[in-house]
Amino acid sequence: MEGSQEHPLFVSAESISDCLEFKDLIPAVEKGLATFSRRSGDELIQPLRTVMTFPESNGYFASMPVYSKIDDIIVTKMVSFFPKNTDVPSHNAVILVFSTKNGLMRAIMDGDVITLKRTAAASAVATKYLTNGQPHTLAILGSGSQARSHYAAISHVFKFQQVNIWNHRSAGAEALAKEIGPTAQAFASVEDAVRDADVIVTVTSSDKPVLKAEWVKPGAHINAVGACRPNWAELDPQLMQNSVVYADSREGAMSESGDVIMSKATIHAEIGEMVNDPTLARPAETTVFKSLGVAVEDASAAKIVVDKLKIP
Ligand SMILES: NC(=O)C1=CN([C@@H]2O[C@H](COP(=O)(O)OP(=O)(O)OC[C@H]3O[C@@H](n4cnc5c(N)ncnc54)[C@H](O)[C@@H]3O)[C@@H](O)[C@H]2O)C=CC1
Ligand SMILES: O=C(O)C1=NCCCC1
Repeated sequence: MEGSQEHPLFVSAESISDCLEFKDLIPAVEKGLATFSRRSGDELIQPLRTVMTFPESNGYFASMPVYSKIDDIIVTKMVSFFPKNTDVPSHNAVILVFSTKNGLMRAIMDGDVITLKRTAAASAVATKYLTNGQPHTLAILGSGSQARSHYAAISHVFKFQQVNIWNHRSAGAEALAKEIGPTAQAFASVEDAVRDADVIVTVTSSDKPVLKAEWVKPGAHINAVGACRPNWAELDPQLMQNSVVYADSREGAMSESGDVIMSKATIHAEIGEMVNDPTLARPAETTVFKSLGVAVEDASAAKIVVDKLKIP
């Protein structure tokens, strides 16, 4: 169906996959995070997302609105996360795009591909600023959808000689290692997977720490992507205390990140603050990007799709 004033255009996952490339998305997310961190009300409006949780299923549902003046776009993402799902994906999302001129809905977009790619793009931005020199080894903890998108995005920025994969169910790690190819190897223990890693990505659905401070090489950079609840953690508190910690949103981290809240770690800077002032980067130290996800990342991705598909 063609988009028009009366009917929003539906944009499928396949269409989004075709037009959303990391060469465009990584700089767009970098710019969006920098805009957000300037907290200039007439550039961007992004309230803290509304989250509902469902203890019995350990489910989560969030509504994430944002207005971007520079992109001339109003976006709301709605996303569910049910980690116990087995026969269906754990995450399901939709992205609604509205006109800034008259409020009409311009598009209804699949939100799953956008979530996968923009989350990985944000980690790629952090890794670009916080990795010391040319990294040799990448370790990925978790072998789900975000593990795959993170490998693709970070490999767009750096070419790794070695990719180490761990998963709490080893078959997942073996499958992802096989997909990646000869540079990749599955490991039975987290300790062995991360021992030599210059960059570590944690993309599990664990609510308890999987990565311990004593296993991490000094100076490594960690993209901590999971644990989106105030009582969940992927990293042990000592690792958070030992590291220079970055967040996508200070408010988001203080509201939702058990890794930050339970460790009482200090947030050194937002990624966007670091983009605006690169002297905030500490690549020689052990660094953690605590990623929770912010709507401006979704808007940056949606803008690329709107422009490429010429959505009215
Ligand atoms: N920061 C952000 O912007 C976003 C964060 N996420 C988070 O990233 C994480 C991964 O997401 P997806 O890859 O889409 O999920 P997924 O369901 O595709 O993969 C989850 C992975 O975690 C593993 N896992 C599950 N339970 C575990 C446990 N108890 N201990 C260790 N590993 C376990 C699974 O085997 C699988 O490899 C989730 O926590 C999700 O909420 C997801 C989207 C955006
Ligand atoms: O930003 C997002 O999208 C999500 N963040 C936390 C986990 C669910 C999806």
